[in-house]
Amino acid sequence: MSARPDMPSRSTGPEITGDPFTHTQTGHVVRTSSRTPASSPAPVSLQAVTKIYGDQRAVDGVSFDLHPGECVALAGHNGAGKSTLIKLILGLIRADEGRVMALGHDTCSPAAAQQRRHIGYLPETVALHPSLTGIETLAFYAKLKGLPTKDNAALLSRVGIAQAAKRRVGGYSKGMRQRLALAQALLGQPRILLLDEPTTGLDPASRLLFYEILDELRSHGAAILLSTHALAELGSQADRVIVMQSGRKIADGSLGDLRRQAGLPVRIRVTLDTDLDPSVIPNGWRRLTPHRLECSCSEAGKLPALRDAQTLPGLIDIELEAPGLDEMYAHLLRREDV
Ligand SMILES: Nc1ncnc2c1ncn2[C@@H]1O[C@H](COP(=O)(O)OP(=O)(O)OP(=O)(O)O)[C@@H](O)[C@H]1O
Repeated sequence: MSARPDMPSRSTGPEITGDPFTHTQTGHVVRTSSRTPASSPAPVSLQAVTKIYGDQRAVDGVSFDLHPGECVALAGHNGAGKSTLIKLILGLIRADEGRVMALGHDTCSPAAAQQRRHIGYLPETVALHPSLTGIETLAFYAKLKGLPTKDNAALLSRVGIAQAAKRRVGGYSKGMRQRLALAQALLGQPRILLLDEPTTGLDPASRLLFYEILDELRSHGAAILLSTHALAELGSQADRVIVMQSGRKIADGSLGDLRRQAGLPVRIRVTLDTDLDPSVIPNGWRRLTPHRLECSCSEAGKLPALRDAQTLPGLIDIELEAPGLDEMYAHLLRREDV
C-alpha cells in the first residue's frame, strides 16, 4: 500500500470540551467515549445535521465527531438514517441544515472534492463489473481516485484473493466480491473509512480477516465508521457505538457506557445438589426447579446476591449472565419509543 498522506495540521471540528455527555431528545444522557483526546483533529465532524426527503427527516439534528484511530459502529433499524449519514459524509448528498466536515472541509465545498481520494467507501450493495478481473477492477478504482496502481496486487493479497487476481469478477463467489469491494475501499490507505454493512455475506474466516484489517487501519490512524444491524457482532469491534432511530441519534458511547446507561438486570443462576426448603430461599431469588434458583439484580446488587448464593446449602454451580448487546440495543430503542 502507498504511504499515508500527512494528517491535517489543525483541527477544524469543534473542540471536545467540558461536557462529556450526549443528551438525547427524550432527555436521556449517555456518557460519550473518553478514549478520544480533545487535542486530536477530528477527520469527520457533524454539527446539527438534518437531511429531509419530502416530509421525512432521514437525518434529524445529528452531531458527532470521528477521531483518528477511532472505530465507531453506527447501529439502527432499517430506515434509521445510517446510509444517509454516510452519503452526507461522502458529499454525495447535501445537508438541509447543519454542517458536515471531512478532512477539514465542508463536504459540499469544491476543496472537499480534492480530499475524497483519502476517503474509502464500501457501499451496502456492491456493484462490480462482471467482465473485469480483480486486478483490473482495482486499477479502475485507483484511476478514479487518481492513485498509482503499483500496490494493487499487494492489496488483493491482503484481502486474501491474490490467487483470483486475473479471474473475471463474474466468476467470484459473494464473499470474494465482498473482499474485492473492501480492497477498493482500502486503496490509498484512506484516512476516513466508511463501511455500510461491511460483514454481510462474509463467512467466519473472512470476518476475522476483516477485523484484522480494521485493527491495522486504526493503528495507522484511520477514522472508521461502520453501519450495522448486527450490533452483537460488530459492536464489540468498535470503540464507540452510535445508535440511530428515525433519523435521530439516541445514544453515543462505549459499549460499557451504553450497558450502564441501559441499566438492564444481571441474572445469577445457582445449581444445588439438594432439594431446597422454600423457607430458606433468600429475598429476591426464585425457584426455577427444585435444584435451581435465579436472581435478577442490578450491577450494584450483583455482589450481595453472590454472597447470598454462597450461603445456600449444597451449592455446586453459579452462572452469571450479563445482558447481551442485542438485548441492550433493543432496550435503548424501546426506551425512545415511550
Ligand atoms: N433518496 C431518497 N429519497 C427519499 N427518501 C429517502 C432517500 N434516501 C433515504 N430515504 C429515506 O430516509 C430514511 C433513512 O434511510 P437510510 O437509507 O439512511 O436508512 P438506513 O438506516 O441506512 O436503513 P437500512 O438499514 O435499511 O439500509 C428512510 O425512511 C428512507 O426511506
